This record gives sequence, structure tokens and C-alpha cells, in this order.
Amino acid sequence: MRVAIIGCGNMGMAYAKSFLQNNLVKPENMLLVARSPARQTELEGRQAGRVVLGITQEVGLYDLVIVAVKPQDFSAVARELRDVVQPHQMVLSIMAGIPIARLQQELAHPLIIRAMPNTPALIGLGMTAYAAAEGLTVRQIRQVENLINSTGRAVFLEQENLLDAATAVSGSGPAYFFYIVRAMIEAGRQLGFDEALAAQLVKQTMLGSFHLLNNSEKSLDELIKAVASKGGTTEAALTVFGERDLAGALIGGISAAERRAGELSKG
Ligand SMILES: NC(=O)C1=CN([C@@H]2O[C@H](COP(=O)(O)OP(=O)(O)OC[C@H]3O[C@@H](n4cnc5c(N)ncnc54)[C@H](O)[C@@H]3O)[C@@H](O)[C@H]2O)C=CC1
Ligand SMILES: O=C(O)[C@@H]1CCC=N1
Repeated sequence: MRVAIIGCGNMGMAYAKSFLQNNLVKPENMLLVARSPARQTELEGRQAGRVVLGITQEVGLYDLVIVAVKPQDFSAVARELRDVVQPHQMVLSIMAGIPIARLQQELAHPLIIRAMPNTPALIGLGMTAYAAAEGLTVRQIRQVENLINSTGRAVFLEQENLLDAATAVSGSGPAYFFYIVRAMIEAGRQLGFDEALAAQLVKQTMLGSFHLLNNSEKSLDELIKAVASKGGTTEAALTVFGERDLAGALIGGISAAERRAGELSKG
């Protein structure tokens, strides 16, 4: 498959790296579009494909065009891409918020797949939810899903409108996890550990707890109960979390992320 990437930042390059590592795309079949000469030189150093400056006619030669710029930059990209995109090409957007209908309208192009990955895609452990415009064949959708699967797991959403919820839950999710890990490490530091030891205690706890969750028949409530002895230490912590409505704050934050995706949809 021949793939062009517009927006070679964190996510665009995570995709490029993954496709190359898994031999799904050969370097000679990958086109990286840089916005500035400095970025062009930097991307050339990565040897992840041919690098061009700006959205040239060459972009029209690829099977798939991935748009991975910030949502706020999409309209500027669309003004150039709409003159270059060819009828047979598929366009994969990973931009938060922007619905398929707006992508189709601004690009004057029907064959759109909209996906929401997350940063663990960088190490092949990403979670992506995606939806496809009507008009794409099952074969075309599978071709793109095969690429996405090289970055982790993928789920197809029949209802595109759930993509904003996926953005809030799994797209932004790694940041919530890192936020909680950071707070736990800080607590460990305040209780007397040095940073490195606190980080080790927390990271191994998160890793072990994830695998226990994944391998256990117990529900989350039961898993919590198995740690929290009556009148014990965990219960003391959970009481404070409950008093401060930590769960409510997290749920409220995730709802705000979903609302923000809706705002980004309008440009
Ligand atoms: N960072 C994340 O965790 C996730 C991000 N996304 C989405 O992915 C998109 C990219 O996010 P990041 O990679 O984090 O941003 P980023 O800022 O690292 O990358 C965006 C890149 O687009 C380039 N760019 C902007 N306009 C351009 C143009 N006209 N031509 C060529 N390149 C252009 C910028 O120079 C930059 O390198 C966003 O739309 C975001 O909503 C989706 C899921 C997760
Ligand atoms: O924060 C953002 O807008 C993007 C979308 C999901 C993760 N990062």
C-alpha cells in the first residue's frame, strides 16, 4: 500500500513508524508531507519515507492519505488537499472532533475514514476506534484497519457520533492514566521515598494491577474489596477519595473532553 501522511507530528510519525516496522508499507511507498524546510530536513533524517515540502500533486499518487494535523489546522490543509486528492484515494483522518460530513465537504471527497487512536500506538499498544463513510467497500475498510491494527487494537463503530466519546475515553485516556500515576508518585515522595523508588513502586503496582484485572474473573468492585480490608489502610484512602468525589471529578473531566470534541467539530 502507498501512504501519504500530512501532519508528521506525534501521531503521524507513530503511524509511519508502525507501518514500516510491520512491513505494511515500504519506505519508498511512504510520503511524509512537511510544513517547513526545517521540518523537512528533520524528517529526512528519520529515513521513514520520501519527504516533500507542502501538499504537492505527488500526494495524489498514494492509495491512502492520512490527515494528522491539529483540528484547528484542518481547514488550511483542506484548501490545498481538495485540489490534489484523486477520486480513488482514501483519506484517513485522526483529528479529534471533525466529523466525516465536514471532512467530505471541505475536501470535496467522499472516501473518508475517521479514526481516534491514542499515544500507546507509538509502541504498538494503541487503542483506536474508527468509523467509515458510506461508499467505501469492505475491502477498502479492511485495508485501512490492517494498517491501524499494526499500532494496537481497533474497533469499528457503526455510529460515528460515538467517536467523540471514544476521543474522551481512550484518545485522551493515556493522559488521565499518567496524571494519576504522577499523583501517586508525588504521594510516595511526600511519604519519604526518593523519586526513582516512588516511581518504581507505582509503575509496578499499575502494571501488576492491570494484569490482575485482565486475568481475573472478579468485577472491579470485587477487586477493590479484595484490597480494602475492613477498617484498614485502603479503606482510609477510599474514604477520602469518596468525600472528595474523585470518581465524580474524573467522570466530569471525561465529559468535558467529549464536549470539547463537539466544539472542535465546528472549526
Ligand atoms: N496526541 C494524541 O494523543 C492524539 C492526537 N490525535 C489527533 O491527532 C492529530 C495530531 O496530533 P499530534 O500528533 O499530537 O499533534 P502534533 O502537533 O505533534 O502534530 C501535528 C503536525 O502537523 C503539522 N502540520 C500542521 N499543518 C500542516 C500542513 N499544512 N502541512 C503539513 N504538516 C502540517 C505540524 O507541523 C505538526 O508536526 C490531532 O488532530 C489530534 O486531535 C488523535 C489521537 C490521540
Ligand atoms: O487532546 C486532544 O485534543 C487529542 C485528542 C485525543 C488526544 N489528544
